[in-house]
Amino acid sequence: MIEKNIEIEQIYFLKILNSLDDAIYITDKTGKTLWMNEINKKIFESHKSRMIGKSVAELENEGVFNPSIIKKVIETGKTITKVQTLVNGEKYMTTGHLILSDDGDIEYVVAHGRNMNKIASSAPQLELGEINALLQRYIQEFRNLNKHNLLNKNGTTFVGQSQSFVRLAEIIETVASVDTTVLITGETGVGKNIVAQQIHNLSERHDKPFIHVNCASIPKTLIESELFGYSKGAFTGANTGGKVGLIQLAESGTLFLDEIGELPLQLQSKLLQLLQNKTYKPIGALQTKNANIRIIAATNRDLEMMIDEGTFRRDLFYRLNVLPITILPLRERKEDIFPLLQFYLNTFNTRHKKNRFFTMEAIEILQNYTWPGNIRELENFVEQLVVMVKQDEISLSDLPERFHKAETENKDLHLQLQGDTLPEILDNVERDIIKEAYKQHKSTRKTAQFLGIPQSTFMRRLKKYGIDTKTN
Ligand SMILES: Nc1ncnc2c1ncn2[C@@H]1O[C@H](COP(=O)(O)OP(=O)(O)OP(=O)(O)O)[C@@H](O)[C@H]1O
Repeated sequence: MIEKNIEIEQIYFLKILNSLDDAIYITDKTGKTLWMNEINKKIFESHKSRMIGKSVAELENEGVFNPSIIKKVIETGKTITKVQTLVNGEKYMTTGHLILSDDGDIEYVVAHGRNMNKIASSAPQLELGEINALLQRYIQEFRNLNKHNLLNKNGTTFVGQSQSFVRLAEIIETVASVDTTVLITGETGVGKNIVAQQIHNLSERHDKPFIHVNCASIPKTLIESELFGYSKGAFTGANTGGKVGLIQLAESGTLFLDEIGELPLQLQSKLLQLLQNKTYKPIGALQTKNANIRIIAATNRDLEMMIDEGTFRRDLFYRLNVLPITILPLRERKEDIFPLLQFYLNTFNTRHKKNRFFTMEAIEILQNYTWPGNIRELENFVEQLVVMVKQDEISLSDLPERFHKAETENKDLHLQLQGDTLPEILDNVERDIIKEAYKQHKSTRKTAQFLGIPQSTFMRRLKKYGIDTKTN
């Protein structure tokens, strides 16, 4: 309950930050832009898509701020308040603060700006102390939000900001603290691997092995010996010294059984025994072995359907499904698309020594795309763009046909869905078609011809829908 409240408060606070008229801008200790609130996104409309990850010094050189208060705070190590002219020509009274960690190291730098026109006109001015208290509050919330952009041991970052992503991060923390079997489900590319790794990293077993077994990539004839190992001379052709199985390699750590739905039926009973008794028998061995491992399984298959079809054991499913985690596809958590695009753009810009950025129109289309291959598709696609596009700006024309097609389909659907009754919906569609066609052909005769209707009918329609040919 307490956790739930904290979660709700975080989301609620993010909304408050985003609804403020004051501009809040947060960088790391080197001045690299980490976050800005919605008002900043409006101020920096045509620049915002490439600001995250960029240093304030570079942005100052480009004239986005004049001067950068954060840069001055970093240089002097002091809180600074100054009037700043932003790229939209407006003046802001901006205060920059260093935010220190518990150890006294610089953790973040935050700038809080208030539009000078607003100070002069209405709002009572906040005292510096009040602004300070407010900023401390902002940064605490920012820490909470940022906690979910966790860095894995293997160097990959876990990015997202949607409500369901924040909930997933909380679930991972809770699940990591107990030593129970976990079943992760979700479409391909949603992040099942990275979640399994994260659970291990945050668990008490974090300094013990994490063994990833992809049940689909090991030939069915070999999977038993790979998993369970075999004893000396177990079968002809086998290594005479025997073979240590992956279960033994995972001892004291975590065994991650990816694509568990592909595990052959006869091995499913052996796995069930392992889960129930924490024991197993290598091939050809006379004695059972004990296993101290945590099992995390993952699948993109519908295991309950497989149970009905007789290809997956019901008892094994119940044993695995003690702590189920479902990861939503990207199209159902669209708020994660923007931070993921930014994250991978920065990653591949650095890797390939490029300086690419997206136009707002391109970002809009990418946010509305359905991403059937989820984050893996997004990651690969951004790398492809960074490498293949010739100029720094990645615009609509650089996106392949499938993105434009999806956008048109979205629009079409949108058109059809305006109105409550069928006649209303049809009228709306007709009105939009007539308006659009007239915009293109610019004469009533040509438009009527294009639509295949008499000019008199076209004129009646214009009248019916109140379309003014002078303004359209
Ligand atoms: N939240 C995230 N932030 C950043 N990158 C992510 C995130 N989730 C997944 N990825 C990246 O997306 C790619 C696919 O993730 P992952 O392999 O974990 O997906 P999966 O669901 O296990 O896929 P499959 O079912 O095909 O095995 C990886 O490169 C991973 O690093």
